[in-house]
Amino acid sequence: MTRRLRDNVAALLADRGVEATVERTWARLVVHTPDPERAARTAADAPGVVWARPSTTRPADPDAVGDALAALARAAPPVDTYAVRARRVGDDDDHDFSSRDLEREGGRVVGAVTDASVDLEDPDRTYHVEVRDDRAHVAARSVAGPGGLPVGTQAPLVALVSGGHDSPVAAYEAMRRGSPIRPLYVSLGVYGGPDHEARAAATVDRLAGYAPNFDCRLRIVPGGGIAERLVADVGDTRMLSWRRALLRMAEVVVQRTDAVGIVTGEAIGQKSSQTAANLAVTDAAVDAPVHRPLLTRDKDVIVEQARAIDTYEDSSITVGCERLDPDTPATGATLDAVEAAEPDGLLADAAAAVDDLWIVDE
Ligand SMILES: Nc1ncnc2c1ncn2[C@@H]1O[C@H](COP(=O)(O)OP(=O)(O)OP(=O)(O)O)[C@@H](O)[C@H]1O
Repeated sequence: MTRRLRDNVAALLADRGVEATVERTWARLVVHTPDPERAARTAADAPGVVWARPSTTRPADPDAVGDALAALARAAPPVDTYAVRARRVGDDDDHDFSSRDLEREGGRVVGAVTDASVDLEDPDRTYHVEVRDDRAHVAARSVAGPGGLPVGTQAPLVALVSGGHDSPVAAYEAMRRGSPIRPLYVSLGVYGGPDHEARAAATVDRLAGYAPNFDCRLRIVPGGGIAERLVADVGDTRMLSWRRALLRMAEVVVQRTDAVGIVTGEAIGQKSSQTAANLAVTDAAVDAPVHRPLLTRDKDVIVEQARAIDTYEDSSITVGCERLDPDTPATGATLDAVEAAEPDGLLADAAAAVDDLWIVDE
């Protein structure tokens, strides 16, 4: 896990032009860099990182730690309250001080050079001191990372990405739990158009930026012909058949790659095609597992996360297109009813369309 995380963080730093080398220690990564602030913000974008701290490194000695804390406290904008948290790892023989000693002495030093007072419950600023063997890392702030697991520690998943607000967030969640994603967009012909495809491509670009050392190129399957047939032949169950075609295409990509399942951005009841009953009908089109990380999330929470991972703007591109959905979409369809209304051989045609898949390689 830590080896993988080190490689991912190093790739992310290199991709964003941050000069750095990444050292793997027992339970931490130490990034050596001339720009700790930028390096910390960048590293905190890597799935698997819980926090990153722009730190100064000193010898593991209370006086040296005190000097570093004083320098940080003087340089940082004033706050009313603060706390010093220290952690010491290593043999007791290595250190003749405890973490409590570092906190007490560090607190005194910060108090002496600023007007702030100690608040251990809810401080405006927390100084962190981490002593490992002969080194002490001292920081005045911590940047929260996404947590989760390093990308590449789980098997890949095919992510159906439409480019709307939901599917990029769902794909990101799969990455955040360690799965590289193989993004798949199904073009809709006259029901989509270039803007629709550009929106999907832009959001996938953002996602790729979180794991630049993995293949996250957009795969596109032409689905315009199938969409036209469904509009011509199918009434209120049309969107269910469309979803079934999408899932079947994704399943073929799963079978042809090293992926082990499908991810979608669906949430219970968010759209007529996503009622609990309708999800059962769409799932029946495939044997591959369909993962829905957003299943129980409300839209405002999803949108908030889209902003946090920077896909919101791209997902908001206006896409003028013809309507694919019927006037009165079915909300409680049965599999029998959907199959009866579906054009013969729809799923086989969907599978065959994957032969024309192309990969966007910029
Ligand atoms: N053209 C497409 N290409 C690839 N996947 C798609 C496409 N359209 C829909 N999907 C997948 O099906 C899911 C449901 O699509 P739908 O348009 O009903 O819902 P949505 O909740 O608005 O999703 P999104 O916000 O991602 O567009 C999407 O989250 C996505 O995973």
